[in-house]
Formats: sequence, C-alpha cells, structure tokens
Amino acid sequence: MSDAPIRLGTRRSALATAQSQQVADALAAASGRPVELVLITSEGDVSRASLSELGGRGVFATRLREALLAGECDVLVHSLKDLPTAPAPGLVIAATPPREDPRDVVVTRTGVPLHELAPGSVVGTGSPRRIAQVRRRNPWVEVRDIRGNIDSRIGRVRLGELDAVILAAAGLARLGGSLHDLHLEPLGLAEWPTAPGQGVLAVEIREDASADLADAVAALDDRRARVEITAERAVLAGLDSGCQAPVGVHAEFDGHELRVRTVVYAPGGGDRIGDDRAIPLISGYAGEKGSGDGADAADRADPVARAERTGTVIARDLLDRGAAGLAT
Ligand SMILES: NCc1[nH]cc(CCC(=O)O)c1CC(=O)O
Repeated sequence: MSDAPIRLGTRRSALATAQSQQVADALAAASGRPVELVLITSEGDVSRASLSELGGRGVFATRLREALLAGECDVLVHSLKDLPTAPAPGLVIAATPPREDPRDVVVTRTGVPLHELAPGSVVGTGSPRRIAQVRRRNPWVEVRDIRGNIDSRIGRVRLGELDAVILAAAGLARLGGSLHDLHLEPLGLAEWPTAPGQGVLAVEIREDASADLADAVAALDDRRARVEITAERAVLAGLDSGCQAPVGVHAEFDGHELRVRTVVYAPGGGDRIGDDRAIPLISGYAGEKGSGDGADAADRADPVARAERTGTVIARDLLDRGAAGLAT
C-alpha cells in the first residue's frame, strides 16, 4: 500500500478550501496517508459573467473534473447542490459524508424576520428558488440579484447596502467566521425546502482508483445522507426533463421512514405545486428477512434504490399536475 500523499483537488474559495480541509482530515485518518490540497481555478471563479452565461449549473465542477480525469489530483470535494444530476463518465461519487444543517438562513443587522421586513427593503439572493420563496413570504421587499462569495454577501448587509441576504446555514457553519453583530433567522424546511443536496458534500474519485483509495473514501460515506440526497436528486432529475421552474426539495431519512417534501415554484413566486409524502424504508442489509414480495425484499436490501424510485415518482406526479406550466 502506497504512503504517497493523496492529492485533493479543490476550488480556491474560502468555503471550498474549508470544506475540502475537513474532508482531507477525515480522509487522512481513514487512509493513514497524508492528504494535500491542490488548488484549481475554474472560469466561474475568475469571470464576472453570470452563471447562466458561463453554462449554468456545473460550471465549477467541470474544470475540477477535468483535473481529476487528467490525474492532476486523486480526489475532489464538491458541494453536492452545485453538481448536475447527470453522472460524469469515468468518475464516481464514492462518499457523501454526514449532512450539515440543510436550511437556508436570513442574515440581517436588525433581527426583523423576513415576513416583517418593511416594504422596499432590499433582500439579496441570486438563486431563482430563493427569489420565488422570498416573494411568497414577503411580496413587498425588493429582491436584488447578487453574486460573489459568502463573506462579500454578508459584508453588504454589514455595510447597509442590503437589508438581508439568504444563505445556506451549512456554508456559514463551514466558514466559521464571527457573526455576533448580525441576526440569523433559520427558515423551516417544511415551509422553505432548500436545494437538492444542500448541506451535503460529495467526494469524487476516478472509477479506476486504487482499491486502497476507494476503501478509504467509502469509509467517509454516511448512509442517511446518501439515501436523502438520492431521493432529492431523483426529483430534480425527473423534473429537469420537462420543467425549468425553481424547485425546493428536502428528504429526511431516520432509518425507518423516508419523508420527502417538494415544492415547484413559478419563477416569480406567484404559484406553486407541492408534494409531501412519507414511505417506510428500512435501512436493511442483504441478509435481512423480507416480509413481503420480491420487490419489497429488494427494497429492504437497498434503500438507496428505493429512494431513487420514490424521487422519480414524485417528479412524474408533479409534472402530471402541471409543474412545467406554472404561471409567474
Ligand atoms: N451556490 C453556492 C453554494 N454551494 C454550496 C453552498 C453552501 C453549502 C452547502 O449547501 O453544502 C453555497 C452557498 C449558499 O448557497 O449560500
């Protein structure tokens, strides 16, 4: 077994390097090998163009994946919610570590909750999902499209340029800066489902990685996170085919039951279609005694496959109910 350093490729942003270092430490413990960060610059990091001009979702991941395929590094860490649902040829997401807080939070100087912000208050977010959700919660505020890293977004609230920004709790937690001068309003997932995979990291390796590396990365995988993100991403993938509308989806798996809440929003937040369901799902193992028919026994052996089918069915039901044609 090699004891050469494992090279972990990451974007340069403070959030990316913070979460990559967290995985690097866990991987060093699991493998017994040193892990070093390799900083990789993508077009999305240097360009001022909007994400949709650069090619939308996945613009950050593409350059990282080229580097992994070219052997410039051995492992990648992504924010799962920034990864397109299509699999990357030659690569595999070998671990999804335990999930951080999947909620969005409103950051303000005053502590006034989002629904009570005065008419004309300026709320910063560039995400179509968050824009629709803000409009529904408080139709009187102005939503301003902003880009930039988490620190600069928070800085604009501190400076008074913005009255509020909406951010992922997980990003704030991983950055770990002091927020004592600001107020945080966490948004409940039942009313405010977030992006598929929010709060979860994806650890990616080449399909032909050594067994040693694959085993060490697999040791970081969290079953619960894997089941949840599989359902969430199956909903997104199923909707993507027929629907460009923003979607919030949050799945929760407690080892017995999988609960999935989905809302598809009209782009301006005017209308919405929701789905909320819970299915029994035993986190079983191959040898577990099945009580039902063949399909049931297979599901018991593989909750991840069942989560995937559940997500696909939810997307189909939402499309049947008109998710693709929601009016602004
Ligand atoms: N779109 C950028 C992005 N990608 C992942 C996170 C937060 C961390 C996570 O969800 O894992 C953020 C920041 C945000 O949305 O506020």
